[in-house]
Amino acid sequence: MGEIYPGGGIFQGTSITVLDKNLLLQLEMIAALPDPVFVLTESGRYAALIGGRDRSTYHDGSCLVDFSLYDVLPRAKADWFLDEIRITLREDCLRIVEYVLSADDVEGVDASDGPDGDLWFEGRVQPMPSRVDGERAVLWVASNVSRRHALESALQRLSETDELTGVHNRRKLIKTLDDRLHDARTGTETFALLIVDIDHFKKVNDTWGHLAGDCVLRQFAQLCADLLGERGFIARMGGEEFAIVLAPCSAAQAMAAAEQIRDRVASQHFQLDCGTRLSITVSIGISIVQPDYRHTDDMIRGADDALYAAKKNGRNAIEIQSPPQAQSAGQHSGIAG
Ligand SMILES: Nc1nc2c(ncn2[C@@H]2O[C@H](COP(=O)(O)OP(=O)(O)OP(=O)(O)O)[C@@H](O)[C@H]2O)c(=O)[nH]1
Repeated sequence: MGEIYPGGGIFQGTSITVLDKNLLLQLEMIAALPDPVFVLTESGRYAALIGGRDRSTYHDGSCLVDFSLYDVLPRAKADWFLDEIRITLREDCLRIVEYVLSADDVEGVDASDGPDGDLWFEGRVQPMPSRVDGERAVLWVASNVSRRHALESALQRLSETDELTGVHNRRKLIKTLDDRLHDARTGTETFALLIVDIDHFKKVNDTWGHLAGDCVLRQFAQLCADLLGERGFIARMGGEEFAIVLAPCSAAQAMAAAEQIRDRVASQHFQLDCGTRLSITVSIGISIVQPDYRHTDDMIRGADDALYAAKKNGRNAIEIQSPPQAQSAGQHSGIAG
């Protein structure tokens, strides 16, 4: 003889046996799952969906069931999902993947009923123990990790940004040089490192104070960033020393860019908070990647040596480390030995 189920859920008031009770509890748990869980087959068909009830984090994906990935997603995204399904089935183990999707990417989903914009998901993808409608399949648990992703991106940006000037910091510079050096060694692309150092900066601090010095550093960084635009990467190495990476870049192009910066800085008036306008000059050392360079330090050492020569030559100057064919340019420039 059954009893009346007194629970508060969707089966309240139903007559059930004890065995049914456990089953119903499990069904209620499934119905209450906040994250959506898909069954996706090897051919890319949405075979089933449970959960995904939380409308603040997910859209209703129930309309996808029985459709193919290729019916509802842009082709490149559908290809990606299908690859992941097949890799998981081949490796026969749980895999964790991360991807971005917006409701607008998914045909049939009501974009207005759920969160806006690009959403980052963590997918936990697990092979199903048995076939589904004759096909191998995976269980795909999708968790919306957009908040965590935004936080990670913000932390990453912070860890790679110079606090005073807002340009990249030394950590990001080293990573960028490592990447460029790797590209140069595996391809044919040449690149240049310019170390740009403000001349007699101590005098600015001593005369106008440290805060005025900070103000000049900020304006200087902005000036370089504006001049370079998409062409170059700029980082503050420390103090009044900045690095610029140009890629791809020949020696002649590096000299031309350095000359543009040297010239523009010399003619610029830097405005202090007290109303004073002051002028500064810079010295620039350039290194061009060489076939025997194995490490980022080789690149930095080359530009440093060239910078030292530029300072020695009277400042407001540019020097380039060998290659021998490179010509120096600018008012006081020459070849660093
Ligand atoms: N305002 C300010 N000054 C800094 C900062 N970091 C380093 N400095 C100053 O930068 C100055 C660098 O001085 P030096 O290394 O002697 O070089 P310089 O006076 O520019 O002379 P040369 O490089 O030889 O032309 C020092 O006075 C440092 O205190 C900073 O974040 N803000």
